[in-house]
Amino acid sequence: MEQTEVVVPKTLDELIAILRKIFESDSINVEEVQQIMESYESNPEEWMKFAKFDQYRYTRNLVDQGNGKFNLMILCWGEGHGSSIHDHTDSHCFMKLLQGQLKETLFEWPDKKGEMVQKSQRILLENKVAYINDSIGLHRVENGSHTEGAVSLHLYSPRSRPARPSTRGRATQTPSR
Ligand SMILES: N[C@@H](CS(=O)O)C(=O)O
Ligand SMILES: [Fe+2]
Repeated sequence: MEQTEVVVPKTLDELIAILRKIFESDSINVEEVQQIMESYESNPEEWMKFAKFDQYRYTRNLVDQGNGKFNLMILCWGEGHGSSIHDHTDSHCFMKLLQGQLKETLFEWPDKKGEMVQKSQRILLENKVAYINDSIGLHRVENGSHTEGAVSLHLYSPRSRPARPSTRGRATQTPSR
């Protein structure tokens, strides 16, 4: 019987190469991307150079532009940092924990009165991968820890928010939502 080949990226560079291959195709399989990102075992030595923390808010640091098909970014969440409730402007969004833990709260799209209804909440542990798109809803992400930073790897496709040329010498960062 034929076995389905399971590719396990051994390094971050290998992961990027595999992702570039997958995203050559116009339709992607969400579970496949999720599984491959999950099977990369986080190695800080490989991603440390992208991990820049800020005292006041989470940072977004560009890792790879996926041959024009996706943006891969490393987000660094200081103690207590979080995003506000946001959508993902028609993009796939995969989020893998590289270090620490993050809390993800999912919301329905606001009703006519503009009220936000919470759908669910979960804690993402190291190496786990969450997925969201606009049909699932909106979310906010928080590092609830008062003692540890958290680092996550995000893949957005299509690249709805490309890295902007730096105006203040922070070439690898793009504005956050
Ligand atoms: N989507 C957010 C991070 S998160 O809260 O998923 C961003 O790119 O800034
Ligand atoms: Fe998000």
